[in-house]
Amino acid sequence: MTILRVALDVPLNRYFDYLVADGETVSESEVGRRVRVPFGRRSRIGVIAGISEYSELPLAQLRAAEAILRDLPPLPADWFRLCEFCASYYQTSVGEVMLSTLPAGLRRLDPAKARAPRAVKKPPAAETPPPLTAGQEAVLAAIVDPAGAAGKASGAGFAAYLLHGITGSGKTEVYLRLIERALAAGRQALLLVPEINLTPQLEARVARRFPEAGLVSLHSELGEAARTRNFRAALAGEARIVLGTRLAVFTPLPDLGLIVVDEEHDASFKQQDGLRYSARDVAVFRARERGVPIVLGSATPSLESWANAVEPHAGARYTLLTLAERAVSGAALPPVRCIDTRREKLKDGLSSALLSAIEARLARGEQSLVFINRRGYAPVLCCASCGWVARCTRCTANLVLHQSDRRVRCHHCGFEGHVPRACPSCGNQDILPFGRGTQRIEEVLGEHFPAARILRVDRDSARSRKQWEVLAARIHAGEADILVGTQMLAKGHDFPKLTLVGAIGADAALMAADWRAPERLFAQLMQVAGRAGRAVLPGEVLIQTEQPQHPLYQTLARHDYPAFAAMQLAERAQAGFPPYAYQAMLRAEAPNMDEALAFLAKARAWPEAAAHAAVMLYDPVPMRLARRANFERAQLLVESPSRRALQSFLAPWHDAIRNERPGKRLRWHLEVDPIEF
Ligand SMILES: Nc1ncnc2c1ncn2[C@@H]1O[C@H](COP(=O)(O)OP(=O)(O)OP(=O)(O)O)[C@@H](O)[C@H]1O
Ligand SMILES: [Zn+2]
Repeated sequence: MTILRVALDVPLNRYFDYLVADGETVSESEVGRRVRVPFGRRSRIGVIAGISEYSELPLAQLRAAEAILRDLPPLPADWFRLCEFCASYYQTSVGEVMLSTLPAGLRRLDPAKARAPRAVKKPPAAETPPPLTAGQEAVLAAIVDPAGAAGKASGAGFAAYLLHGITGSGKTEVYLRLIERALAAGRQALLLVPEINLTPQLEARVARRFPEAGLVSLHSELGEAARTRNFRAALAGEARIVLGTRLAVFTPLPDLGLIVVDEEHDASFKQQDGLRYSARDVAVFRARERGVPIVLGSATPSLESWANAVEPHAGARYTLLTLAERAVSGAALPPVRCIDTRREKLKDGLSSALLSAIEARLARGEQSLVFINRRGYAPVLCCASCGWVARCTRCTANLVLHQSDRRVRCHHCGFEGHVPRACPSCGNQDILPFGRGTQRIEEVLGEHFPAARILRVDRDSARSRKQWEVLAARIHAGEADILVGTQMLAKGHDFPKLTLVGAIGADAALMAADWRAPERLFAQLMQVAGRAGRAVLPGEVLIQTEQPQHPLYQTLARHDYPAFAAMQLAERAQAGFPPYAYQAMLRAEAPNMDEALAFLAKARAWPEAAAHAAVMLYDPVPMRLARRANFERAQLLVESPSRRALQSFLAPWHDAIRNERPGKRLRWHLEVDPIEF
């Protein structure tokens, strides 16, 4: 009897047995195909994970599969291993990993009719690459050629590289040359980037360089049909280059020969809901498993990766490669200067030094960028007479004033409402905005420089990739004199006329309770500073701060990431934080806090925990944002100096929690390697 073992999108970590439909013959080669099966009272799409002669269940209990779908080549064996690894590492079911990482179009019972592929235009001639800089040459020489002998033997070509290249040092050119090698060796390349709507320039650049490689992109802004089509092209081996965001790490690639993770420190590689995985970490696993090289690139690597590259105890898992100079000859890193804001009364949040620096740029026809990592007009709306503050009724958070459309919004749950005309508590008409966001700075700059063209770039003004492309094109065309923006503006752009970057409100991150905040701040400031002076015009960076002596700003002013990283790692080692400890977080949400805490307390009291001496369970506590969208939230941190010890604790513990069957109104999840607290 032939039995199909089927992976289904259900939270049970096992495969499900089905009989083959009448009259069908099925061979091993069907493993990896999608299949429609009955499950409960409806049908579902699953993936055939194996074929067997036996089932542990009595045959009479098995139902027959409805149809095997043969519209795609079967998913390859290494894709199964990747999904199985993720299921076990991230404490979820293998079926959930497999099905949740397939494009929606391939999970549907009634797939939309595949349209005929668009007529392929004759590709233009490939653009010629620039001669390499000495730094680029050296880096490329140090990376094992996947086409070389070592790369060909399967499994033998794994090597992980951390490419630490300052902003504008030409990391992208290094990636392109590596891709070229992989293509020449007949292999596919996977290029992962943080957010695709910030990188249309990169996509265009890769396509221009390799017009014949059938480049496809995979990201969440693609429509269902396009995502399915691109996934299929990758699986069929027609697409030789895949460029995508975190979800693309699961793309099946039969000839995979190279993985590149650009801006590897970026938090958007971490999925924060559903399947909570780190695409960077999954990519490293995948490279090792497939025996191919992986390059993690950044101007400000994550401290985890940095430790892997520089700390002897980490066994120098990654090879460190450095690009220390800007690629464009004559372009240098801009001088960074702190402006001590304790010494002067700011004009609407802007120092006179910053204002006159902007004025000088306006006079010379150059661009300035004012970086403030807070969108909206003001983060606090407050009554001057009774002290009332506009708060979200569903979250423990203030409502943010958005002056451009006269609304208040909660940045956590999405609630929005009118700006009240008078204080709802005392009737006073005098309600005032406190603090500053991008909209307010835009307004203030407008008052100071009435003739300047000011462009605001944040998640409100660039909601979609299209909107962002329009804004970026305007900046390039020189249609803006002053840019005001959040971190959206920080990454990966070359704006040749941009010569001044001013950062305001950065100190907030120094005070934050989250111990990762300095790492993020340093990375953001380094990135945004890196936008200035990338071409021939020299740049300048001004940081407004009340703590000009702070080591973070001092190392930043010297462009000294290694010193900053060493300092942070020393602090982390002392506190026993990652990367010197491995963590998992159990979170619970319920209509009231007691329920959430009681659930976590019960999990903490798991009797077998005592057998795991190397694992430490902290007390359950309310989360910092203790209420979100009417749910009270609490968390329990689990920690161990050993990844393996943590893993062997988590699996049985997770099973025990699952068997608890908490009340219907309680939601919970377990996250491995959390990055937000
Ligand atoms: N070998 C080269 N010769 C001349 N120009 C180069 C060379 N390599 C790169 N460049 C140019 O240098 C600039 C910076 O390169 P690129 O964007 O790749 O840097 P990056 O390291 O990725 O920077 P960032 O991290 O800031 O995004 C680009 O304008 C690029 O065209
Ligand atoms: Zn809210």
